[in-house]
Parts: sequence; structure tokens; C-alpha cells
Amino acid sequence: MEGMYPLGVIAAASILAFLLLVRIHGRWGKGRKAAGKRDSGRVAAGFGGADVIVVGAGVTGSALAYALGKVTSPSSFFAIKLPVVSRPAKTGFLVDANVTTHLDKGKVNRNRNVQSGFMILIVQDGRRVHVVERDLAEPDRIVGEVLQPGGCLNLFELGLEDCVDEIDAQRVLGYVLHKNGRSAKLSLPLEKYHVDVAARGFHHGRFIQRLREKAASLSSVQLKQGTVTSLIKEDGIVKGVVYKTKSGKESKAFAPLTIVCDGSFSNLRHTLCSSEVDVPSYFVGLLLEDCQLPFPNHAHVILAEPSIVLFYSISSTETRCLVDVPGQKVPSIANGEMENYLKTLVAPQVPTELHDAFVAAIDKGNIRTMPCKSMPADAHLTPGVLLMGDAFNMRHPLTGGGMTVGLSDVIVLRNLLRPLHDLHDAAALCKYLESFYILRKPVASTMNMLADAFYKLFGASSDEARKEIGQAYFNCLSLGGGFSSDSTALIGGLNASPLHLVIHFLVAVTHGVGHLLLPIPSVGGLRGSARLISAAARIVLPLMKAEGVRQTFFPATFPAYYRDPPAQLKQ
Ligand SMILES: Cc1cc2nc3c(=O)[nH]c(=O)nc-3n(C[C@H](O)[C@H](O)[C@H](O)COP(=O)(O)OP(=O)(O)OC[C@H]3O[C@@H](n4cnc5c(N)ncnc54)[C@H](O)[C@@H]3O)c2cc1C
Repeated sequence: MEGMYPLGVIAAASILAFLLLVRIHGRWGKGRKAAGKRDSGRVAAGFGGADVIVVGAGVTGSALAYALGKVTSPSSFFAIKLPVVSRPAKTGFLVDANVTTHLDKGKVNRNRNVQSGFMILIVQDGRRVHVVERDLAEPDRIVGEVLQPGGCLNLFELGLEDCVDEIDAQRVLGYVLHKNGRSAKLSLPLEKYHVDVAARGFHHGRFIQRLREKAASLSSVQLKQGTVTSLIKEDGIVKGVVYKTKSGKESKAFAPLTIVCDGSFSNLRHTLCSSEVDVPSYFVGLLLEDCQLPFPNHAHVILAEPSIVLFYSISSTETRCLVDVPGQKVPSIANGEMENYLKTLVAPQVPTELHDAFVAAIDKGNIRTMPCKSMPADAHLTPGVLLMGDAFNMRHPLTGGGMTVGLSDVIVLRNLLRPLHDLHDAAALCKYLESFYILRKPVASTMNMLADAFYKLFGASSDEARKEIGQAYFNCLSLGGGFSSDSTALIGGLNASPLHLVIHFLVAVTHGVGHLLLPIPSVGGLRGSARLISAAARIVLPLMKAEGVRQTFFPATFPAYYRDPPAQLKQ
């Protein structure tokens, strides 16, 4: 009889485990049954009863799906503790690999639990996330090919660091600026970080597929191919999305929270924000094969005329070249204008080491173009929905900051949602998520202002004073030391301080003014200085205004900065 006691306990435990699994499954099942019905508000409906719908599985959407779908807090576990049995229990039943991570991190003390009794842990996955992505095939784009070290740190924070493995990603340790035959080599200040933290150059599509695989590896995340055509709105609250499946069938999905990450060409943002998209230029992309960069593991920035040319490795054998073509229109590829533009205007300014490969790439004919967009973050607070990624906020791609901002926003949102148990009170959730717009500011504003200021300094401009500040900035960088490491820390997303950025910019302007006034100030020098200061103000002030001076520099003055999760969402 005695020997049967543990068996009885195990049997009871198994039944309880089974019942809990049925309960978990029941939550999904309930949602599935309700899929076709109208969402009643409190009942999660949609395909499989999602907590969150994510539109778009690009960088932001995929990382977000993973972050929300992963078990993130011990409260996500169902734990049953049974009385101590006659023989010490060695293990509990672990129903999901994710629990190991938590055990490893010491968030759940497995040993203590095991010693005190027979422990069954049933892991409730993180939030049930449904992702609708227009095209699940590997993207072939000329965007998002350099992840700054700040973005790399964000991957670590999200548990996605392995997404830059096995894609032949190339480490980028700094940047080399070339201007009128001079060059300034700037190293990223990576000394105090883990050895794996560096900027990375890669094929965008390969990175995206790794992120999607990671998200899809979670049982709580469903990735579906479909094009979202509209948001379902009832009484001013977004309840879900209408999407067309691959076969052209129209379907609906419901969830208490929809997060729109449909990228720079978003067709959903027009009802959710009032920002104007500015397109100051286009990037023309070429792929150079089997050539060596003048400084390996460095991105090369040619401050050319009329505008900038970038080179960086995206695999062990391929170098991406992006040529900035200012204006609203690019020369026609079809009638050969583009080839002519690249060969006659750009090629003579390309470093000799890269010249032949550059011309060969033009001759090969695979010339691609992409608009360089900039758009301040100005979303309307709409219950039930949130805009993220490029759909929400864009900056000139010159400094390669878009993915870093997107990933940083994912971390901010994940942290805000983490303590919430229930997302159904749309009004309370919407008010609470106001904090998102404030808390994201340090990283986003720094990266946004930096990118647009750099483009104004070094991109095409007929304003001579701007060119003078650009020259002053380049001179400061050439000196090396603190100024150049400050600069790379800002570009690399390692220093998220808008104030630091403004001071950094003022140092360059002061250097330029000093150059004009020293050793003996002249009338011409004074005039030149005034012109420089006024040009600097014309660059920086509109950028500060677009970001919002109070939000950017004094975020702590907003109540949303401190907002606690509402009690009704925590239960
Ligand atoms: C030329 C260029 C170069 C750039 N280089 C860099 C760089 O080196 N480094 C960097 O950090 N950033 C760079 N950026 C910016 C970067 O690419 C973006 O910031 C980043 O890709 C934004 O990610 P996202 O997830 O918001 O959008 P995306 O990556 O564009 O993803 C959007 C996803 O939504 C899907 N989608 C769209 N509409 C729908 C719909 N209706 N229904 C369902 N799915 C939909 C799309 O298929 C796509 O998968 C560059 C941008 C440009 C234009």
C-alpha cells in the first residue's frame, strides 16, 4: 500500500496537469470558435483568439511577436505543488523549453521548488500573438543592411542575438569618412561591451528570415501570410483587422490590441497619424562583388558631390553601395540616364580600390532604388491599436538607425505590457500606452535628429553655410579623440542622449566659428560666424521642434513618464 502512495500522487498530478492543459487549450479553442463572430469586447476572438495582432513581419513586427510571445515573467507559469512524497522528487514536468531560460536566469528556483515537494510546472506561453505578413518569402531589398551596435544590444536584450549568426553577417567596427581626398577613420567605442557587440552588415532578407523563424518557433506565435487591407473599428476602438489570404479570400482577425508594423509604405497609418512624409532623396543601390574595402570591417562614407555615397560589406564576398540622389526624382534606369549619372558623376569620386567593382556593378545592370523617407512620430491615440516601426516614425537612412529605433521601441513596449494580465479594457490600455511615446524618446529622438542633421550637413545643399558647418564637423572628426568617439557612439545608438547630441553639434559649430575668428577676428570672420551660427540653428531647431522639445529634453515632466499599469489591467 505504502508503495502506491507516490504512484497515486503522480496519477493525481498527471490528471491536474492534463486539466490545466485542457484549460489552456480551451482559451485558444474559445477564441477560435468566436473567430467568425463579432467581437464582444471582452472576449478575445479572431483566428485562434489572439491577445495581440501584429501587422507585418519585418524587423519590428517579427521582433515584437517574439518579445510578446515569449514567456517573460514567472507569473506566466501555472505551478502546482503537491505534498512531499516518500522518495525525493527529482523533476517537475516541464512543458515548454522556454521555462529552462527562466530557470537558468534564476527567476524560478527549480531546486527550492523540487526540494519542498513534487513540483509540476505547466508553462503558459507568453501572449498569443498572431502575425499577418504580406509575403513570408525571404525579402530581397536594399534596406536595413547595417545593424548598429545599439541595435545589436537590443537583440541581446530581446534574446534575439543569434539572428545575426549563420547569415554570413560581417562585423562593422567603425566608419571611414572620405572628403576631397582626405579621410577620417572613426572607431566605434565598443571596448566596454561584450565581444559580440558590434555593428553588423548582412543581407536584409536573411536577417528577417532569422527573426521570423525565431518568432514562429514559439507556440504562442502564429505567423500567417496575408495582406491586411483595413482595420476593424467599432465605436472608435480598433478590434482587429481585415486581411486577404494568399488565395485571395477575405478574412477577419480580432484581438484586444493590434500593432501595425507595415513599414515605410504603410497603407494603414493614414487613419492613425497625421505626420507628413518627407522624401529628400533616393538611395540607388548596387552590389559590388569580390572587392576589398580600403579599411576592412569599416563602413565607408564618401562625402561626394552632389551627395553621399556609402559602401559596406553585407557578406564575405559582397559590398553594398548606396548612392544618394537628391530630389524627388531619380534618373531613369530604363533609358540609360542612371548608368550615365553613375559613371560620369559618381564613379570619379569613388575610392580607387572600389572603382572597377563599382563600374562592373553598373554594367551588370542590377540597379535598385528606394526613397529615403523621413517622418516625425505623431500618432493619434486610438484605443485598440498602436503604430510602430517605419509605419510610425522614419529618419533619413544615411546613418542606418531605423532598425535600432524599431528594436528599441519593441523593448519599451514589451516592458510596458509585461505587468499587464488583461488587454481588454481598450480605453485604460490606450491611456497607459501614452507612456510609450514618452519612454521611447531618448533613443528615437537622438537617432532621428542625428540622421536628419547629418543629411543636412553632408547631403546635397545649395546653402554654402551648411557646407561650411559640414567642413567644420569633418575637421573635428579628423582630430580623432573624444569628439570622434562621441560621434560614433551617437551614430551607433550607444549614447541615447538628445542633449548630448545637441552639445556635440554645438562643439562642431564652435570649432567652425573659432576657425573663422582666430587668431584675430575680422569683419569677414564675424560675418561668416554669424552665417554659420544661423545655418546651424536652421538645421537643429526644426529637428528639435519636430521631435517635440519637451518630450525630447524634459520627458520626466510628463505624467505618462511615471504612469503605473492600471489596476484593472493587472488582474
Ligand atoms: C534605402 C534604405 C536603406 C536603409 N538602411 C538601413 C540600415 O542600414 N540600417 C538600419 O537600421 N535601417 C536602415 N533603413 C531603415 C530600415 O530599413 C527600417 O527602419 C526598417 O526596415 C523598419 O522596419 P519595419 O519592421 O518597421 O518595416 P519593414 O522592415 O519595412 O517591414 C514591414 C513589413 O510589413 C509587411 N507589410 C506591409 N504591408 C502589409 C500589409 N498590408 N499586410 C501585411 N503585411 C504588410 C511587409 O511585407 C514587411 O515585411 C534603411 C531604409 C532605406 C529606405
